[in-house]
Amino acid sequence: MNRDEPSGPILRAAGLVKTHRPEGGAPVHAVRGVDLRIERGEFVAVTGPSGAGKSTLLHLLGGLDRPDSGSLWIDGRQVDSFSEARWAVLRRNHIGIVFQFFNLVSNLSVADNVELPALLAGRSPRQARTDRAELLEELGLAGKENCTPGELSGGEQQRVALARALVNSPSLLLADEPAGSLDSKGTREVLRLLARFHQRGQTILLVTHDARMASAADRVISFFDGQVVDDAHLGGGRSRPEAGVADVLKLKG
Ligand SMILES: Nc1ncnc2c1ncn2[C@@H]1O[C@H](COP(=O)(O)OP(=O)(O)OP(=O)(O)O)[C@@H](O)[C@H]1O
Repeated sequence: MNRDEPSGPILRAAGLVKTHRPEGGAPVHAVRGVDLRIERGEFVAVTGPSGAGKSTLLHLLGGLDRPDSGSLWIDGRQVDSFSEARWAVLRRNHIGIVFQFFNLVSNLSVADNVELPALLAGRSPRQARTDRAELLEELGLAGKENCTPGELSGGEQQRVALARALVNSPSLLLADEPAGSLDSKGTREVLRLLARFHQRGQTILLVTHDARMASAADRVISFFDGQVVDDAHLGGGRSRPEAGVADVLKLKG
């Protein structure tokens, strides 16, 4: 039987469960039976208080951690039984991830940080250079190619991380508190960029404890104590995605 889904949502999860078992400590039931369906082109925020299990969920969806039980389909493939190696290939080609603390390679230049995933995906050095140059230009980082991450501001580093996540044109972008360590200017930049890529059809799943940031998305999933407690489609396929961002930017000052 073919257990893959050839078409349909970009992501589907059924009954995902994850319990952390810290050595010497009590088990933590971080994700307690999550069903989720994300359609292509959606901009979804998962929000909830600290400790609700949002990051654990994102790690499960990106294959950075494994569920104890449950099923997961990404882009039509059933992936919950994937090996590390297959997950690595899936992430390289289909899933971009940005984190709160950027996770750039500190001793590589900006250009190399962005080109590396393209080269690993099998793109020619020339194509990788072209794609990197286009993205850095678009993200306002032209001229910073030879800097190392430590020479950039937090906002610039997060834009490099975004370029790295997007260089292989992933079907799905996962963002875990991408503005969590940025000031309000950096937050605005990240929100604008997410909105811009979303308008072009990029599917985005944003994890944030910040309800104002979450309202930039067109669907907000509230997470509490390891479970989905609300799933709100804002504006029913908002015709102007920028409207949500504009509201947030006003609030952010
Ligand atoms: N590797 C781990 N080992 C043990 N416990 C963990 C681990 N990772 C997370 N936890 C615990 O699981 C629960 C959920 O954590 P998680 O980071 O997923 O929540 P969160 O909603 O993302 O919180 P925050 O907004 O503070 O990042 C918390 O109680 C946390 O302490």
